[in-house]
Amino acid sequence: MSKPKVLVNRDDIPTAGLDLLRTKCKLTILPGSNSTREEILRAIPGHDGFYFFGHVNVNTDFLDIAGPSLKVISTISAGFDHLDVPEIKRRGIKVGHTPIVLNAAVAEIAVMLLLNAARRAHESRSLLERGKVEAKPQWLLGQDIRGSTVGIVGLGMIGLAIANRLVPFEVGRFLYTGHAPKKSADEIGAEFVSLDDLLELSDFVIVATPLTIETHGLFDDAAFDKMKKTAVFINIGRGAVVKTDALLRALKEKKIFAAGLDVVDPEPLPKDHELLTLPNLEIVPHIGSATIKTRRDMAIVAAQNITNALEGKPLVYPL
Ligand SMILES: O=CC(=O)O
Repeated sequence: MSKPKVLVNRDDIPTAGLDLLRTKCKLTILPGSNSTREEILRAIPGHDGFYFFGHVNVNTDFLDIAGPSLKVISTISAGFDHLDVPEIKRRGIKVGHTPIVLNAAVAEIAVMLLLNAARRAHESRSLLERGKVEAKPQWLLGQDIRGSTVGIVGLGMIGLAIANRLVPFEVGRFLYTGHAPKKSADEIGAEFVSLDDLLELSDFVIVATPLTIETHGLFDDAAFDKMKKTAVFINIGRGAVVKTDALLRALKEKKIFAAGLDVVDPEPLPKDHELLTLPNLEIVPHIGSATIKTRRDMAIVAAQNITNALEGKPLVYPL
């Protein structure tokens, strides 16, 4: 029997994932890392699986063009806001993603951003490079984590991983908000509160929620207005949870102390965007899961999603 055919959208995916897929499938790998949607759509008909990295929007149009051979897709990401999951499933196509294996790496980036934003790392470095160091007792003062209130918007596994990593910094109190209280919050003694209370009370506000209809644009001017002037805002969830213009105003007008972003809307942020001129913004270009081990693990898990489905077994992480 011939091997099932799987389309891969780029040739720079960690080889461990591609090698695993090759043991059971015949791969069509699109060359380079910049295949356009049109190129993907031209290639997909006749394939049983689609294995991909990046925000390929798998929606009705995509599925119509892919045709009836498509049985499984797996994104090499935890987030799945680029997938029309109900429509994919309605067509009997299996769909997987790669959560859990990236929790630690994303939590580490969150802690890095939080420390850097609280202690003005970007601003300090920039002053140093410009020869503007001043040995004054009240220069470049930052915010303490010790004794602070940390509010987490979306206490899922990543939110919890971040909180656990902050415990040794002697956080005073953890708050969280979301749909409903969670048993796992007991692990860190976190208190369930409304979003408004969290915004008003927190010294650090950490967004670790996925992008959904409910969270889209959640952080607007009104949200930043409720936060403390000394608050540090961190987003490692999805950029569109925050209205970028509102965040820009909050940072420029010092409504909050600083922000740390792994994600932003749009991505990539244009290099001449005003956000990049602000001293009180720490920003990295969506590299939360970008460690050698994590990206390898993600590639492997996504490959297992595909091979399992094609063998009629449950996916490792189905949606
Ligand atoms: O943002 C990263 C992911 O969703 O994997």
